[in-house]
Amino acid sequence: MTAMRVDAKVVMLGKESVGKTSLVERYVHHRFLVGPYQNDTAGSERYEAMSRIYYRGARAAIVCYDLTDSSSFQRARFWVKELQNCEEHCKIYLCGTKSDLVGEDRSLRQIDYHDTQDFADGNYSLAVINLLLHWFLYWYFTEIGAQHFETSSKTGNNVDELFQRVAEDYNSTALQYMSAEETGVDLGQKKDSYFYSCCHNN
Ligand SMILES: Nc1nc2c(ncn2[C@@H]2O[C@H](COP(=O)(O)OP(=O)(O)OP(=O)(O)O)[C@@H](O)[C@H]2O)c(=O)[nH]1
Repeated sequence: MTAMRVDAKVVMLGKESVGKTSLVERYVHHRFLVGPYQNDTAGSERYEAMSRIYYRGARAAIVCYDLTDSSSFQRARFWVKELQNCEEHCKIYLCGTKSDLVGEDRSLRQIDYHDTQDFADGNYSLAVINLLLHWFLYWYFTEIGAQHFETSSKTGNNVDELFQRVAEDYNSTALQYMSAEETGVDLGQKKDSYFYSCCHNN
């Protein structure tokens, strides 16, 4: 019996500058470039109609938010709702980005669901806020049935794990990441020669 190949469209969604392109760049080319990538769709909600075309038929979506920017998590929630409403078969992966920044300076973290360190520090008001946030995020992730990763494209932390999980979930050795322009990278067998285009989708 020959091996079965399963192709699936996987999209990257999230507020501008959360680090979507950097994630793909890290996974595919093992590199991190400081500074924003030049994506022609960057930073505008004008592209929302196009976004729908972008994620239509997606089997998996990596919804990114920046761990140092709480507004990006609000945006991630918007995308989750969109997907739930429009793409019921799309599996959702929530990805907190830039974990290296919060690793270097814990005070930068704005999205935190398991850090109870403030109890130990004796900062009770912060601890209560953290616990409420913890409870909310726990409920939220459970509610949407999403898998959750915290990654750093700078250090590479958890990036392979995220994409490998997506690939494994489809039990595939040749799962393709595809952009709006229908170019793709092979998540199961990453190679430097693959081309991709990452649509930012604010
Ligand atoms: N420290 C740190 N910076 C990051 C990380 N990922 C991305 N960045 C920086 O965040 C900025 C935005 O990264 P991009 O990958 O261009 O973000 P994007 O989501 O593709 O942005 P848009 O195209 O505007 O939607 C750049 O300056 C990156 O260098 C990370 O893991 N750690």
